[in-house]
Amino acid sequence: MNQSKEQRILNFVLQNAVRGDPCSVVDTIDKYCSQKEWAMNVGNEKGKILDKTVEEVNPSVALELGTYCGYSAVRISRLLKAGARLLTVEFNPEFAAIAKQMIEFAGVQDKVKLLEGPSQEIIPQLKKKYEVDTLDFVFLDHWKDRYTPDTILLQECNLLRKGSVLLADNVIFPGAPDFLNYVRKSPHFQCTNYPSHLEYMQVEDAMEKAVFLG
Ligand SMILES: O=C(NC/C=C/[C@H]1O[C@@H](n2ccc(=O)cc2)[C@H](O)[C@@H]1O)c1cc([N+](=O)[O-])cc(O)c1O
Ligand SMILES: [Mg+2]
Repeated sequence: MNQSKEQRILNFVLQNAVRGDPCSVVDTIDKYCSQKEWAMNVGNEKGKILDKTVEEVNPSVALELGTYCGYSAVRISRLLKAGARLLTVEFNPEFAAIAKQMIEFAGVQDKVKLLEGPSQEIIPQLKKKYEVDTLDFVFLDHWKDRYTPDTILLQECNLLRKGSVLLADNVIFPGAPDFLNYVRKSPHFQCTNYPSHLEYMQVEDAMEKAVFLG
C-alpha cells in the first residue's frame, strides 16, 4: 500500500531531524515541503508571525484547531513556558497518528495534548473534560468555513476572557471571508491583519489577529 504524503513527511523528519530538538523538526518539515512535496503547514514566513504572537501572549493555555502533521503544534509548544500547555484538535485519524509521532520525536509531548475529533464536539468538552478555565491563545488553521462557527462556539462556551488572542491562518488564501467579516464587524474583537505569503509559494496570504474584548 503506497505511503501517504503525510507519512513521507514524517519519515523524512525521523531520518533527518534531531530527536528532541523542535527547531530541527520544524526546519526539516519546511525543507521537505519546499523542495519535495508541498503541504499545508503554516510554514516559516507565517510561522514567524505565529512565533511573535505566541511570545507576546505567553499563554498558559493555548488551543490549536487543525493539527495536521503537527508542524504548528511543535512550533507553538517550543515557545511555551514551564507548565503551560497546548491543546490541539485533529479530526482525521491518519493525520492524528502522524502528528502524535511528530510531537513525540520533537520532545514536546509533555506540553501538547492532541484531542481527536471534530472541533464542534471538542470545544464544548474543554472546560469539564479537559479542565480548561479560559483560553489565552487560539490558533485557527482547520477548515476555513469552521473559523466563524467555532469562534462563536468558543464565546458561547465561555472559553474566552478579556485579552484572549485568536490568530487565524489563510485569511487571504484559501481565504476565510466570513471570518474576517465577522470579527472585524464584531464590537467584541480588536483585529489586526498581517500580510504574508502562502507557505512555500509566492502567493499572497495573510494572518488575522483578533483580541477578545470581553
Ligand atoms: O485547507 C487548508 N487547511 C485545512 C486544514 C484542515 C486540518 O484541520 C483538521 N480538522 C480538525 C478539526 C476539525 O474539526 C476539522 C478539521 C483536518 O483534519 C486537517 O488536518 C489549507 C489549505 C491551504 N491551501 O493552500 O490550499 C493552505 C493552508 O495553510 C491551509 O491551512
Ligand atoms: Mg493553514
